[in-house]
Amino acid sequence: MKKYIISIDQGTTSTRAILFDQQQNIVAVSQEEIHNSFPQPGWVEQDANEIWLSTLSCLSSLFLKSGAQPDEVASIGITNQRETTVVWNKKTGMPIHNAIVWQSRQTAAIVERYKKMGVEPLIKEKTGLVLDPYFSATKIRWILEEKNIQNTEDLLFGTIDTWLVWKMTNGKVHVTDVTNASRTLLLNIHTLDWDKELLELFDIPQNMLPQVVDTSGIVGYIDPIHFFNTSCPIGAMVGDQQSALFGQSCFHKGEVKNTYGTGGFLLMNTGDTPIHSQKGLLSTVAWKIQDEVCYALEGSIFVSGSLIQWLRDGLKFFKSAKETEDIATSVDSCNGVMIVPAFTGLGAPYWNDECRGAIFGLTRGTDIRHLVRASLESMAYQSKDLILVMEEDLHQKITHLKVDGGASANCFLNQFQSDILEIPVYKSVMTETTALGAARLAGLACGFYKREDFKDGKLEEFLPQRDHESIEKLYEKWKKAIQATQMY
Ligand SMILES: Nc1ncnc2c1ncn2[C@@H]1O[C@H](COP(=O)(O)OP(=O)(O)O)[C@@H](O)[C@H]1O
Ligand SMILES: O=P(O)(O)OC[C@H](O)CO
Repeated sequence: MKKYIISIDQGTTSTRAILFDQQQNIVAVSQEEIHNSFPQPGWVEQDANEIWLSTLSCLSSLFLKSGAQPDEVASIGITNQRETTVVWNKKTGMPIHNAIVWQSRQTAAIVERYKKMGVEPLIKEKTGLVLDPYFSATKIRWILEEKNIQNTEDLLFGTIDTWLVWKMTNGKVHVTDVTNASRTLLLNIHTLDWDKELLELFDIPQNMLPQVVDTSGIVGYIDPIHFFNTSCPIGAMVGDQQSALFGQSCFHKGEVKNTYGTGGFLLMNTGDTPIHSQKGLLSTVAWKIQDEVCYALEGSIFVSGSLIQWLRDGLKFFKSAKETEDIATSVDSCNGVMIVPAFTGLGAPYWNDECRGAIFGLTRGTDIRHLVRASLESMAYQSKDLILVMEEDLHQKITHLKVDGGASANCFLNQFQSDILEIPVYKSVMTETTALGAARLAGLACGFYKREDFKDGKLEEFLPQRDHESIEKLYEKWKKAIQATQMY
């Protein structure tokens, strides 16, 4: 009898495999951190083979931990860091370069080349995106140019969903879902297919591209060799931010969620039509399930939880991200310190790929506690920047915010977010909402779950506690810091 769904959440910081039962409860979790390399300032790369091996290893330890049997699994859902680009040789199965991570700025010169051609309006109209190194197309171009590739016959491109499914099926299935495809700069979000004009523009041969499929639906079966001699359908592929929107039950137009993972991502469900932002937000596909197509308006922040990781690994301030909550609350304020974590430039709404991070307001009285607190506060200020432009874009007030992602475990952050936005913040008690989204979508594909089963879980509430005047003053300082960072 089928009792479970497995959700694989392949994020920028770690890979997780999570077992969900029929009631959408978590039965077991296994997790492995992923290494990042920084070959040059502003560049971020990962080893695509490490990503695949960590997935296999998380799947194995999930069974060991839970005692579940592979033949009790109804379906596997995959949710993933988006845009990260892998190009591999289909004969050898080996990547021809490291995976270029979404955060990486290494294609800035290529982006400049295209900007000079005046193609930004065309790209925005077709893809809902801005012309920026963030997205996959210029990353593919960079790899082809770097490796001086003349013949692409044996090469395949994929984002992480595609790479994992190709590996899981031993090279039989080369697909991507619409949500991931909508982050490449190559998908026309109106027709939901690869756009010939854009493929020509970026000089990317269609034979390298995966077939675009629905977000929920069986795309193939994991090869029994990777799954204890059992075959199991792969029932969903979905970008992690869209998955969190689904996992947070934002099924209606106007509903919003904010995720604090490696980066920060605010998404609003905009129903069956894409909104063309005037304020630097992105239009993206939220999901496609047969005839149902849903779009989202998105604000993307490049550095959110990864700032905490830098304090941990780069500056060695503490051993575990968890400690930051106690450190931050051990002081009453940041003592005038502001941090703008523009390690790889600034994403929405600024789209500045040249500026780099900055710390303001240092004195002899500054210590680790103030820097930690300022780092957490910067995650909330960046989200406020997005909420304000989203409200302006839509002429609509956002009345509350649902939050998730690794850093939403931090109650100081959630409280400060509520204070600085002056609206309630709701954190789902079940923190794995990204994985839940993919589990739901995979469960739908095989009839394990029904749509009416999907409701909000238990929520923890954070209400604004500070006076309006002090909030205004703090936010003004943040805006000055952002301006100064961009002028440096
Ligand atoms: N308690 C915490 N407080 C602040 N940041 C945290 C906390 N726990 C985890 N993080 C940060 O959250 C990020 C991991 O979140 P996660 O959602 O797993 O990321 P991803 O999906 O990008 O792999 C890391 O960058 C980590 O530094
Ligand atoms: O790894 P995350 O969870 O921060 O998400 C990465 C995003 O998908 C990048 O667009």
